[in-house]
Amino acid sequence: MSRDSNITKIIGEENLKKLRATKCLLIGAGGIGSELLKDLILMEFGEIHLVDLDTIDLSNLNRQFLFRQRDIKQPKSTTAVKAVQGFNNSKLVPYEGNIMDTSQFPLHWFGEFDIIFNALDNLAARRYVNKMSQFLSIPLLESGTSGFDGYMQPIIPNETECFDCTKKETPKTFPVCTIRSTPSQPIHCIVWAKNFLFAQLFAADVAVNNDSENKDWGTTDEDEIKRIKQETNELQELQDIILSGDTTLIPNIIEKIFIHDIEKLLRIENLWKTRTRPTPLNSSQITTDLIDRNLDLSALWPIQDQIQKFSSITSKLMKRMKEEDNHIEFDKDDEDTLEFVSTAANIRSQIFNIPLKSVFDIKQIAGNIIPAIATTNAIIAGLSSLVSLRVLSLLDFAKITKPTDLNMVFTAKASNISQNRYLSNPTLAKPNCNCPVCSKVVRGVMNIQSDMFKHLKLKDLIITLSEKYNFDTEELSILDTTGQRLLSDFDFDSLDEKTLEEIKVLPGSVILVTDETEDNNGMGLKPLELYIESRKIDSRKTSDIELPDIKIPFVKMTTAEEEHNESSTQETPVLQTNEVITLDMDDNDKDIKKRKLSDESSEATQNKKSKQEEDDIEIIEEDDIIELD
Ligand SMILES: Nc1ncnc2c1ncn2[C@@H]1O[C@H](COP(=O)(O)OP(=O)(O)OP(=O)(O)O)[C@@H](O)[C@H]1O
Ligand SMILES: [Zn+2]
Repeated sequence: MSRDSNITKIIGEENLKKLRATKCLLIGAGGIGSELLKDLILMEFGEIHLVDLDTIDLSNLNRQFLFRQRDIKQPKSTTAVKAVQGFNNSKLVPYEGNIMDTSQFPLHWFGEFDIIFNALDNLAARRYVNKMSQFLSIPLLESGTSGFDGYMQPIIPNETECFDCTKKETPKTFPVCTIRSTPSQPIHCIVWAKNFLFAQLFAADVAVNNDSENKDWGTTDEDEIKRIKQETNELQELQDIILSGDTTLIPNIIEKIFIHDIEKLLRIENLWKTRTRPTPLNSSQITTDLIDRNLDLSALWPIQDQIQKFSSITSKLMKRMKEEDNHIEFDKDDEDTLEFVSTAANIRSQIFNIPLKSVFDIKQIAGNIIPAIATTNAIIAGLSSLVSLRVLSLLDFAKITKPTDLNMVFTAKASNISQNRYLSNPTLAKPNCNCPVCSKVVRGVMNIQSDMFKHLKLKDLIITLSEKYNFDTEELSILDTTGQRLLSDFDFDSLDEKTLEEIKVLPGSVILVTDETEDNNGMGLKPLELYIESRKIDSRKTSDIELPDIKIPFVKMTTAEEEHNESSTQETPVLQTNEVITLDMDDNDKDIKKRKLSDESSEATQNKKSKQEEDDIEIIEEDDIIELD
């Protein structure tokens, strides 16, 4: 029987016609994405546009069945599309790029699609696409897996809860002092080697930030805090050695990190009252042998091999620094960076009497890998594609009367609903009225003539906005939510005379406009979130700035404190994403409101902030996020 007749039997001829006229966007060509691509093709979606930013890695081949050994290092999106040509009737359009790149994928580009499928592996991109789907009211099928766990959530903007309606759990973190001074588990040494040592030595743009007096060090011991700060400064000197490319200085690095620093720690008696004292390396253990030998990555190497490998791999990375613009990122699939982190962690473990680990084990921990299971990906992708037929109202026997009739799906462990079934499928909830993404704001698109970004001042924008929506300019605040910067408010108007280009309000930026005026009943205008698009020069248009015709509703205004209370009493999310590590959205939002953009120093302020976060929270940075597949 032909494929056609099967599908026609299920959805009927009329609906198949509609499906063939449907244009969908699939983001991610990894584990779930490969499966989804196959499913959507077999279902005969008219157009499938596939976006992925990455190239194929050896470790993808076990489950991303469209890829072969010969495809390693090739872009995922184009390779996936080539692989399915044999059984494809859909129009397939691959894109190599980051879905969050607003120049390659501006909002109006998203607007071409009838439905979006997320097959991503990180929260930042998931949140971004969720926001785009909200801006344009395009249904989104969100999905993720982690080992045997998985979920699939249809999101119908304005009707059902969005990805950000439920808080995701906050990550496990380690106090700075545990990582820097008193490790007691292999993970502490791995975090030290990866997030502290490797980042300081090879990520050259990581500026040293020592001035955060309010930092939570995890200790009040003045001597220890002083030591940690000094150690950071000295590491800057080690970075200089790395940048010099002089491999004869590698023994100095080893001596400093594994002997002198440990001796300094030993002098802080308080630390060792209840702990076993560390034993620094002996200087006779330091080697000048820089030959890179192949060792069994699954074996536990003796300490002398660890030191020799650390030396040879440091020498290799020093050479690479020159070729790679003085910046190397840790990547679990980059054997040099992995071996550096593994050997550094193991030498530190030895010093602190902690069991050593093989490179393979450390790869699992440092890459925060939860083994991906091909079958879970296939189940979740299958459900996502099948549910899309209901979302698009193409299943006559399973019609929905309202979007909340649709179901999401969890595997048993990901859900707290049912422990004794593999799958549970609750119907969708309404949007959470406290959700900062879908409920707290009114949304629209602002078009600005492309040549005007360098002429229009923030002041002009404020006037145009106020005229259009009757805002009180005295009470208006404008935030750039993309860069998380306050651009203007009643006691901060120093940027008002700057041009949009100067303050980096550009196509793809999203701004939040809030009129804080409240009437006697505590009512005021809902904040307005505007996506900025650039419009072609059009002499017929009278205005350089085109604002959407939206009626902004009058709502009860909440204070920041009330907002916090509301969000903290928010129901526990249905999805127990134990593996998902995310920053607390609401706290971030509060922070944004407090932070201002000083004229020239916007980027510096930004960098400092992110660095500070990096220091405070040892394992929170994008790379370290353990996410659903
Ligand atoms: N911002 C983004 N833009 C485009 N594609 C993205 C973006 N973020 C992630 N992706 C892609 O989403 C896919 C997710 O697939 P998957 O979870 O299987 O990850 P993977 O990197 O292939 O595997 P693993 O992380 O397990 O090694 C990846 O191919 C990744 O490149
Ligand atoms: Zn929401």
